[in-house]
Amino acid sequence: MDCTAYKMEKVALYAVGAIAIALLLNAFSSWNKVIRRDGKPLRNPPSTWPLVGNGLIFLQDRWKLFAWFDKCQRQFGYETVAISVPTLPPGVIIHDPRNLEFVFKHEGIFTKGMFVKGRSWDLFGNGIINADGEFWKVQRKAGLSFLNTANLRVLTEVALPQYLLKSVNDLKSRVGEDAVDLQYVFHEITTQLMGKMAYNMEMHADDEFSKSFDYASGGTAERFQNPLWRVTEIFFGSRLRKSIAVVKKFGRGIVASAVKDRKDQKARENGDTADGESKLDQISGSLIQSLLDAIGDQEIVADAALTYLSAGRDTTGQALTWTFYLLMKHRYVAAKVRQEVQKLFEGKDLPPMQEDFDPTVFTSVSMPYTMAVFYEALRLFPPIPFEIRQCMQDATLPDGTVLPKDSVLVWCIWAMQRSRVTWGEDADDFRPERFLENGKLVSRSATEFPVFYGGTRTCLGKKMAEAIAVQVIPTMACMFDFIPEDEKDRVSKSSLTLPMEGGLPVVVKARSRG
Ligand code: HEM
Repeated sequence: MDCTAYKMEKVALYAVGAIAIALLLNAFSSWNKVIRRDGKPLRNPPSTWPLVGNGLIFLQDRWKLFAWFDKCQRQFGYETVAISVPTLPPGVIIHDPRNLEFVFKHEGIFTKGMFVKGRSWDLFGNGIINADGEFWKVQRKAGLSFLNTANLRVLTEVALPQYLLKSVNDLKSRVGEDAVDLQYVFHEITTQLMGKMAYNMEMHADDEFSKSFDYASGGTAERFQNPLWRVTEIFFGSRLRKSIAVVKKFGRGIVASAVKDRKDQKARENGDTADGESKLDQISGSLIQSLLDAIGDQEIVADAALTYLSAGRDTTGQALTWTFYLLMKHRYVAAKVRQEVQKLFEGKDLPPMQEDFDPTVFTSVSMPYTMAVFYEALRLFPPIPFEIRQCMQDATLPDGTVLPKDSVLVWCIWAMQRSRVTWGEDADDFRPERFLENGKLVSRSATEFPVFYGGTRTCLGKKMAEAIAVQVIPTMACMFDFIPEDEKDRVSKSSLTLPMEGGLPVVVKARSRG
């Protein structure tokens, strides 16, 4: 080894050592703060060890982590418990819907804070999921105008039937093939929809961007489990950095394409009229155009665009994937969805899925059972399985837990949705009827059923997701039988959302009617 290389290696070693010492010092300054209720320290969850606290639990893969959170809620019910991880601020796991309501009502106190933003900054920057204050307001306003009633109508009447028909035809052509990945099929529908409507771009689930985003989302999620991520990424973070670079470049591409659309539009206004434009063309790109209008800085517009894309397409595509996973395991539920369709057509043969097929007859009002199926799948497989907030000031939760400034609150939606206290003894079972009363859909409060979050930052796309689900589920259930390629239980891979590891490979069979 030459002298310079040796020196460089020594410098690198000292640097790593210095970082480790700094992290350790930080650990002992903030870690030993004790969170109390009624003057007594909170109880600790299972697998809390001296010195490392719950640090080792968080290093496990996420499926085991879900099981651990589930164990906590079974053992402690609605009780708030303490969590501690070396180098991180003190934290709690909340289970009680009253505490969650308090968090939803006090967005100013419980924010993403540096704990969340620091980890997701590279991927989302100033995007709405990461933003507070004025940046958040303008992005939320742009989203509200994109998701207005008129645009949702174009989505349900024009765009979705078009992409759904494409998927159905594609699946028909693949009947008899060894395996088709249903997760890919649903992801493709939501990617094309969001690409066209929000950005006026053709996007696909197997674009380089989509693959890089998938990887970057996994790498970002792992930062929440690994307190030493800043150190480990120095050595093992090169693929993550590359993926984020691809994602960012794509974000800038979305903005450049929107700027060009704007120029083309101006040229058209000065010359030809837009008579030939379809309803879909007229609203295509409306999200990115509203963002460009509201935010001057194109880097921030790109962050906003990427965040909306992830929020809109991944969550919905994954929710549909888990829904069909459950339908394959509970065939009598799929049969009931088909019965609901039959009832709608008053016993007549279902119309074939062709150019003139009209899936817009499927609405949340006409298809309560199908909607209940979707909600029940969301309950058991929430596309955003964890939420984390940080206290901006000292705060006391309704159950009396006193949280010092900077402490971290975690609620695991995955576990909360399996609470017997909230959902009864059959909480683990897939039973869509729990969302029905006298044949009508019943909603649950956001604090008991926080899959779409709650309060002022509640999900903007709930109606869009429901509109997609209520057309996709009955259409696919009537057109095809899906047979799982194997009987293995599916798990989710590391991500900010809930993608199914390895996709959902199925054999597709066309159903004889419809
Ligand atoms: C089943 C599908 C969906 C689920 C389960 C879901 C769930 C959620 C959750 C839990 C949040 C809060 C995230 C956080 O701040 O940590 C959220 C926020 C958000 N969602 Fe959804 N979402 C879905 C579909 C959609 C769709 C289709 C869109 C359309 C673009 C969308 C747009 C948004 C936006 C913009 C936010 C940020 C709201 C804000 O911070 O003010 N979501 N969603």
